[in-house]
Amino acid sequence: MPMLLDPSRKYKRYIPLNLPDRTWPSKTLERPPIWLSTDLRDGNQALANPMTIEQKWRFFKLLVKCGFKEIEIAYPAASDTDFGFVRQIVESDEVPDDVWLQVLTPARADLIKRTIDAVAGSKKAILHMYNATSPCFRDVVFRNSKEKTLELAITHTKLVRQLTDECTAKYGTEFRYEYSPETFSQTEPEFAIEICNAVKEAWGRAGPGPDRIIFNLPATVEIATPNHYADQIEHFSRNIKDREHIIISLHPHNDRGTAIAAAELAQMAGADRVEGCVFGNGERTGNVDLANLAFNLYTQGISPNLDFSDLQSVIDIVTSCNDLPIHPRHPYAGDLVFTAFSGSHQDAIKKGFEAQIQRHKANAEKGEPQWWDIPYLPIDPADIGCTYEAVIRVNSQSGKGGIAYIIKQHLGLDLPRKLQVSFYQVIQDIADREAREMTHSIGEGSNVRAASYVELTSPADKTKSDVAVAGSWGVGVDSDISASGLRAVLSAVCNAIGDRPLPELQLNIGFGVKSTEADIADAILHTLKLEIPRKLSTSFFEVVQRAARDANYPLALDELSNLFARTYRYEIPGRFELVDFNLSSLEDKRKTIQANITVDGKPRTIHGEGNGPISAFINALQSQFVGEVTLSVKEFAEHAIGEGSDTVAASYIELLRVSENERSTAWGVGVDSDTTRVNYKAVLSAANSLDLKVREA
Ligand SMILES: CC(=O)SCCNC(=O)CCNC(=O)[C@H](O)C(C)(C)COP(=O)(O)OP(=O)(O)OC[C@H]1O[C@@H](n2cnc3c(N)ncnc32)[C@H](O)[C@@H]1OP(=O)(O)O
Ligand SMILES: CC(C)C(=O)C(=O)O
Ligand SMILES: [Mg+2]
Repeated sequence: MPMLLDPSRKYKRYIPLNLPDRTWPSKTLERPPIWLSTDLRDGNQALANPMTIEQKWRFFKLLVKCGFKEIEIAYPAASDTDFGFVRQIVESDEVPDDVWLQVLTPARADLIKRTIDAVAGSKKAILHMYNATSPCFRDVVFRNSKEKTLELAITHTKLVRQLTDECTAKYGTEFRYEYSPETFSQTEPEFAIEICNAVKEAWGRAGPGPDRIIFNLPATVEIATPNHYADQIEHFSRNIKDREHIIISLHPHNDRGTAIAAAELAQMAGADRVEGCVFGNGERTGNVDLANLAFNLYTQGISPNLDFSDLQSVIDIVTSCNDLPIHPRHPYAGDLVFTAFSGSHQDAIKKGFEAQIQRHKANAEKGEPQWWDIPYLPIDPADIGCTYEAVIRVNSQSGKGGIAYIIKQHLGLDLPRKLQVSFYQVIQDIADREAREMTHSIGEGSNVRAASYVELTSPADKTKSDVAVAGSWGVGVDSDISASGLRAVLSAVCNAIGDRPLPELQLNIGFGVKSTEADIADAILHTLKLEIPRKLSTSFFEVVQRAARDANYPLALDELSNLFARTYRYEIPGRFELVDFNLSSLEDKRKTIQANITVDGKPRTIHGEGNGPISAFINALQSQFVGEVTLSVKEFAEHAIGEGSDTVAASYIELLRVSENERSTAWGVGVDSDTTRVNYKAVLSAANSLDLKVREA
């Protein structure tokens, strides 16, 4: 990468701590930390438009609901809004007895006083005071020596002690004290320890248990690798006096993008508590993301003591309060984090789910835990309120495994491998041609709607109809995928008509391949008030048919299922339909069959004989075609769908047709409760796709 300048002459390296006997690298996280949310303070101060009181309330209630027991609710001296919000909370009955309200103040007498006035009367409050301690801040911001910095902290800690004692005496508020040597990670380690020891002495009340003082050690700006922060925390933890009288709190910012790692390693190094924001809002690149940390613990089998199980509601509230979006690839919370587009990932996930079902069954029988172990999915989406819908989405990078997964999810069909390959080609063609993901979804949750885009490709016969529609594009949106397709077609027609205003579409019905010409003519009359001439309605009918059949708009999951059904004539009536049959065994175990079928709607009885039920049926069927046609089964697979009395069978047959100069194959799919009938349905479904000329009856 070309460098504009030599960074070694501009940026100083951090000075590593000499801690060769560090112990944290061989530790693991065993329990959740004490959590403090500073969304309403550090998060809020970083917003272009700080939250309104109403937004702060909404956020506060969310934090309580998620299980936070310590919440930094404001910097009360900052503004009347912040002060007023604290007063509202204190005077409300919305604070559970076990929740501590934390408030931040600088080491300035007037602001300390105002801060304590804000929380006076609350049940439980943590008074949090900070002053920066690093050389840069001492020299540049405060123009203070080390001694003056110590004195600032000591004097104001004593003031906090005096004023909080008075407040307790007057209003009964129970106080704890938190001190932050701001810019801790850039402060000389020995000086940070010295100032904290001095603050503890000035506070005078620290002891074990509930009297513990909180030393919050911020990486105010993240300037080093996360192992360095962990070293600093281990060094502090080892050398601070009366360690058992102290809660060591972390406050990592994310300037280098490693706040999560810093927080995790520093907990391994001995920290007890973490301050941060849900989804990592905060100054510059943010505070450490508490939801991310909580989920990381959860996926290690450690309950984080925070409940983000209804993650979508949490996202909705946090984004509406911060007025900041969540990146689609944000850990755990992003829209795309459970979605696999690529074929090899989809294949592995599909196999993972199949194997897991079997494994869990066996585990359940043995009374063993049902471990989650799915390739590419570190957490079960269901645990955070997501469905598996989004896990696999299809585009041109997708493979047969992912497509088969979707068919299984939607139709319950376990496609045999060769059929997966065959259907994959169909999907690839469309995805490549459309050059976009085949999805329909717009909106979220119950508001999801389908978007359809249609280009009318069939020119109406200008000499015979009033309106030319070819080449016109239309867009349709509806909660029903079929209706959205028709809306798009109607909108395209309106665009083609041009000189008439585009009327509001109020179509409430789904149209697709099964719609009749009369239905569509009625719909046009109903929505557009156009009584289209008969010839146009015939032409338009074909356009609607083609639009539905070609899926000339993004395909959704259910569209994909529809496409499957269309391609393999699954449950779609074809030329050949089975009515009933009579199968019997001959002496040599061969089978003989008499079957009643319909050919193009007309009844016909066929007879045949073969080694088994399928070959007997095929033998009967092939006699119905003109010329020397031989049909045989090239591929065959079957399985059950459902359990107990609801079980039905699915059959997949690839039929090979050989005639004088021609060989062709087609897949057919059948589903039926009868295990013989299902195969005949599959044979006829395949025969429907072969171009066969039928003998006169
Ligand atoms: C890393 C962090 O997130 S720290 C928290 C930061 N959050 C905020 O600042 C949000 C709220 N802040 C505010 O609304 C305002 O800054 C106020 C109301 C607190 C103070 O406003 P002002 O009195 O106008 O002062 P200003 O913001 O310019 O503060 C700078 C002064 O405070 C001093 N100061 C800064 N931090 C501290 C501190 N922790 N303790 C004592 N003095 C401090 C500075 O040295 C400077 O003093 P000077 O005026 O003698 O040079
Ligand atoms: C006030 C302190 C704790 C702070 O926000 C920081 O140092 O980042
Ligand atoms: Mg901060």
